[in-house]
Amino acid sequence: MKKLIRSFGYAFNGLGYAAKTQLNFRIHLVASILAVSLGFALHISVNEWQWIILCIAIVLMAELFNTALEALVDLVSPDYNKIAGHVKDISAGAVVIAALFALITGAVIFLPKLLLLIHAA
Ligand SMILES: Nc1ncnc2c1ncn2[C@@H]1O[C@H](COP(=O)(O)OP(=O)(O)OP(=O)(O)O)[C@@H](O)[C@H]1O
Repeated sequence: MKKLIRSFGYAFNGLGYAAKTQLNFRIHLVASILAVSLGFALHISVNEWQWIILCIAIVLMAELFNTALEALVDLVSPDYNKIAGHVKDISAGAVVIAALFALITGAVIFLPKLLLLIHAA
């Protein structure tokens, strides 16, 4: 049990490190809070909540893996190296894919409801 609690502690250290050092991770956290607030405000369905939560999880996980890879690359290749650059670029590409997926999903869920509200006003 103690070991399990310690493992959670390490995981939260990792989350704290990403939040402290990565502006993009903080931006994604703010976007997640906005999406959840909008979800409550617009009374989205259970199915829509599942999509929103999936998007938040995918984006934050992609950002965390990207942060971990960047740190690893800096550790093993502090000097310029073409392959090190590719690793960072590919990892950043994964974050872009996740963010685009979240953006499109958010637009599909929220835009029609927001437009209805605007038309009704
Ligand atoms: N060791 C390296 N060798 C070659 N190219 C690198 C190296 N480190 C970084 N680069 C190139 O510079 C880009 C930016 O790297 P950097 O480490 O600043 O990433 P970042 O996403 O801006 O990180 P952070 O979010 O921590 O500022 C990489 O995507 C890569 O193209």
